[in-house]
Amino acid sequence: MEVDSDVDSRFLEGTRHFLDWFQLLPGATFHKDIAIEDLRSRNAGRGIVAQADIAADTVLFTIPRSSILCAATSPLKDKIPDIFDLDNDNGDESEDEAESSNQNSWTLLILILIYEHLQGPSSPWKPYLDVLPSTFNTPMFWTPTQLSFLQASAITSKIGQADADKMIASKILPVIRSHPEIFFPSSATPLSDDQLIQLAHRMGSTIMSYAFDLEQDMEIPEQLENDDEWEEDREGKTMLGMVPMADILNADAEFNTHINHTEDALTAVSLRPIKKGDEILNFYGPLSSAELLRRYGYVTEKHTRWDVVELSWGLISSVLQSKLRARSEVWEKVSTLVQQNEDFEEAFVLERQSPDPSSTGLLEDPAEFTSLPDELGEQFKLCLKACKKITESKNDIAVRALNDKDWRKKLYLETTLEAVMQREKEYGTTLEQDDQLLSSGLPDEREKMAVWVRRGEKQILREAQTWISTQLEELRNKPAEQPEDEGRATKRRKM
Ligand SMILES: C[S@@+](CC[C@H](N)C(=O)[O-])C[C@H]1O[C@@H](n2cnc3c(N)ncnc32)[C@H](O)[C@@H]1O
Repeated sequence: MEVDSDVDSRFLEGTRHFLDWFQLLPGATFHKDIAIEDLRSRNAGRGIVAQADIAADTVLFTIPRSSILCAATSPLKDKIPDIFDLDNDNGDESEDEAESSNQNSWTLLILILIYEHLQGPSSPWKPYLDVLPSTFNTPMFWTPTQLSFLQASAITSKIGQADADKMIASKILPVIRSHPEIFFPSSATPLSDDQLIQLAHRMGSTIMSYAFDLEQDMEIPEQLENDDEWEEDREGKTMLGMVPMADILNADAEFNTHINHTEDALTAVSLRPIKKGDEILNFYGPLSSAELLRRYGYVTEKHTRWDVVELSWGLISSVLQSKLRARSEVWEKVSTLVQQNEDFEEAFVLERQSPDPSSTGLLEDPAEFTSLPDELGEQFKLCLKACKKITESKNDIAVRALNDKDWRKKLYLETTLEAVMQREKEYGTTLEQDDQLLSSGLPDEREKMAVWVRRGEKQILREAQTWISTQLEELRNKPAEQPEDEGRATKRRKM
């Protein structure tokens, strides 16, 4: 069995080799007042920490573009040029694209990473590859029990294991199997399909949590300079790349550093003064806890401001049906009409209004729940119109609601309030129980993150309930609208 001190010394050695390698790259810089530190005690792997006070606008490190591992620098471009003919510009693919053999920027980078990995010590990126992770905390790698801790969170339907398997089978394995002499150096033992599939998952997850979108002013390296087609092909397309050192930075919703993209290099620049001992932090974007977990395998308190919860139309529709006491035959017709609308939405996202961080990376304004989604209101209106069309009786509750603005609003608020309350019940525990679990100090990190995610979603549901109830209260207290003539008379009296 491996003793902890062996693991620690390999971890430290990996960091040292990587830093030595990085500092020798032509054009690379690394500020004397920063250091790569071991942050595993707080489940944050490696990170960069200030060793002295640092002024704002300081260049912390520089990564020459030639050291970025991407389509422009990979030797695979000369060995298998065909695969560089990209299908689309991102990893969100349709069913057909997942099965087509053409590459996209995502699958191409998986192939590039697998190729470099299989080259072993002869890869120029070896010291960098050695500090990339081989295990992940993203839900893609969780057991069914761990996944069950996420309860009714919509994240469970977005993990994408099956799509990833399909993509690997159609785009990764065939390329490697058709070019064994390129992927497997003579000294290496070829891998089985299962081993390759595992490796492809590992690289895909690495890209998800480490790769950068490279802006299109990327300088074309010398060997590709005369290749006109290359430049045309790349126009307007995202190029994903692995950026050594920039990806050692951890991140949070409040951060102190930005990665600038210039023609020859990427630079990490401090956005404000950084104190000695502070971690140098990047920003991965305004992501909810669930999305942060799905892509990066961690959660932070500050990201909860962007938490979201999904409310399905099915739930709203069934609450409305029972409020209107509509028979199922009638409701089926109403639902069919609603679904025929070209803007029909299956689910709506409830979220707070949450201002972005300031230009210095600080969160200055609070996040607040201030409205239901406009599209939900539109679809609700459309549903009432469908009711009117289908029901004959003029005394029907829906017809009445449609003709009276306040009635309509009241019905909308009461329906969404009930739907939000029912949505909360879809989770197996209450917000208060989750709070208790979190304060009891759950030993399993994955369970703790899952509880954090589902608790955040319940919190939004509670805020939505409060907001809707306030709106209903205001509506109830609103003075009844005066008839037209009376209004005019009042005005005249004031004159
Ligand atoms: C781009 S890497 C950052 C470097 C990484 N810590 C390492 O050791 O290689 C992104 C990964 O770092 C971790 N990470 C980033 N920010 C974090 C934070 N604020 N707290 C905990 N882990 C974090 C997550 O595992 C994430 O998937």
